[in-house]
Amino acid sequence: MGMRSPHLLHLYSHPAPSPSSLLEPEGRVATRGRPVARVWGMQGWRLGWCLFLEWARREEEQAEGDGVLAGWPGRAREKTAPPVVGLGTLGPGLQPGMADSAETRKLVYLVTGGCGFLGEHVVRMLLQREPRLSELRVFDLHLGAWLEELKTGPVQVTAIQGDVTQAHEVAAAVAGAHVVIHTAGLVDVFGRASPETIYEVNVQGTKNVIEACVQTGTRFLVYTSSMEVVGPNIKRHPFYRGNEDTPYEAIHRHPYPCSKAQAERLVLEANGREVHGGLSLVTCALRPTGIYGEGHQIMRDFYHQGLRLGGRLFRAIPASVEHGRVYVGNVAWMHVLVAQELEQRAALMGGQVYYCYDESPYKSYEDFNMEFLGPCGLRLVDTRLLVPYWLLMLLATLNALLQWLLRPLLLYAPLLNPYTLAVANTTFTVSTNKAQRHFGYKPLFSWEDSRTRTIRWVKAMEGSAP
Ligand SMILES: NC(=O)C1=CN([C@@H]2O[C@H](COP(=O)(O)OP(=O)(O)OC[C@H]3O[C@@H](n4cnc5c(N)ncnc54)[C@H](O)[C@@H]3O)[C@@H](O)[C@H]2O)C=CC1
Ligand SMILES: C[C@H](CCCC(C)(C)O)[C@H]1CC[C@H]2[C@@H]3[C@H](O)CC4=CC(=O)CC[C@]4(C)[C@H]3CC[C@]12C
Repeated sequence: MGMRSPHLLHLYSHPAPSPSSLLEPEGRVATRGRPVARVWGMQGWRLGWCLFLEWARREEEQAEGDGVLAGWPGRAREKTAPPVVGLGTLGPGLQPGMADSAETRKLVYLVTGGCGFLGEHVVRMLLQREPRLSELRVFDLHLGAWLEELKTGPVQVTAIQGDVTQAHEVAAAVAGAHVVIHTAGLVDVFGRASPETIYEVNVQGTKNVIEACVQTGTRFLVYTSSMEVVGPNIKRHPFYRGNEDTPYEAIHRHPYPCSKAQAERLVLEANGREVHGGLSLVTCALRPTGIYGEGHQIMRDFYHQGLRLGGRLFRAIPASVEHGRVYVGNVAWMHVLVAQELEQRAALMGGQVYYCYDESPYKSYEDFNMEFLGPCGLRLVDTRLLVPYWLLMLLATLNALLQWLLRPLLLYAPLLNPYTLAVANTTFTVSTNKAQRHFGYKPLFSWEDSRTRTIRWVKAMEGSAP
């Protein structure tokens, strides 16, 4: 899921790249078992860039047409997107219409997992929507080459190659940051990694982030949790249009949901802890449902599988099973908004969980994917009568057995296993307005926008059907 697509790059608008001579190494972070991590950044050029950006923004306002969805939501698109609510959305000291200036830029953000599917969107969203940002630290085990293009703007973008399981690396990255958005995680429900590794990254990694905040005096921590911490549970109870207060028996066996649940608990329990300097830590956790959008690896896998099968995909899940989905841009936007609002609304938001939601329709996992893959030339062939659930479960169990038998020789990790089949086959959808009530969240991207953007990304993929 961590693979990046080159096609994601040109979906976003960015300032023109600067000569590479501008990119000067600024520091180093030690990493275990790997070459010394490079920390790159860029100082200076800020004022000039602020003026240029303001000029460019006005040009864009005048020039932007309606039909082109070239970058993040531009001003013209915002006419269709709901206005952003919330008192602190632009942050204290920065009023709408006020020119971007170096004085207003004073916050340091750290995004762990900033080169992942969601992380990249959070990073780009912060650069677009957090005018108080002075430095953005992007921390990841694998740094994306796309980061280079971000280093030419007014915000200092510092890429840190590091491992969340290494407490000293995390502490070095957190030191001096005002806000940490912790998205890094091992998203594995296919048996690629061992349960130990999943716990190490998701639980120990999160512990390290919390301890680093406490030791270095960072006060605001936003954690990317998951709907999986709630369900579907092992009994496959449906969760139909539930909210944060809906009772549900959250019992899991699989290491991924178990690790996310433990990590979420740690984050919430850490709310109110005293950090270095005497102030208290304010934490909160966001629970996205299944995320989709530009860069989604599983969507890419399904698309290529469909192309290999002559433009067909075969239905394995009844259309009546609803699966919650949310557009990655809206998930990123919610993270940014929470980070911006945590200080002002610490008493209300601290220690809280919020489902990530938007206007994406409730559908089965496969029918939802067809919203994007259909316009790209694939069709879903109904096979429910041919392949009953018991047969799928048998195949899934066989896959699990094969995975275990072959493990000493090779990694066999197909999409179908008993866990993924159960998740895909159990209704789990959320319907809530808690995020709107607590911090004024409204989806930045309408369903139409989310769909158009995702389709355009699929179409731009290599090997696309004509
Ligand atoms: N993809 C989805 O549908 C959902 C994802 N989530 C959560 O969102 C977060 C991001 O997930 P995705 O972007 O989908 O996954 P991803 O795999 O694309 O991104 C995770 C990033 O974390 C980095 N990472 C992994 N281990 C690391 C380590 N030891 N140290 C530093 N960085 C490390 C990876 O290199 C990767 O860039 C995760 O915490 C996941 O649990 C939650 C709900 C749904
Ligand atoms: C891979 C599954 C679909 C294939 C089913 C098959 C083989 C029968 O066709 C995916 C169905 C549901 C997905 C999960 C869900 O969206 C919730 C998730 C939340 C997360 O935090 C991480 C990812 C995931 C577990 C996601 C993973 C893929 C599915 C199981």
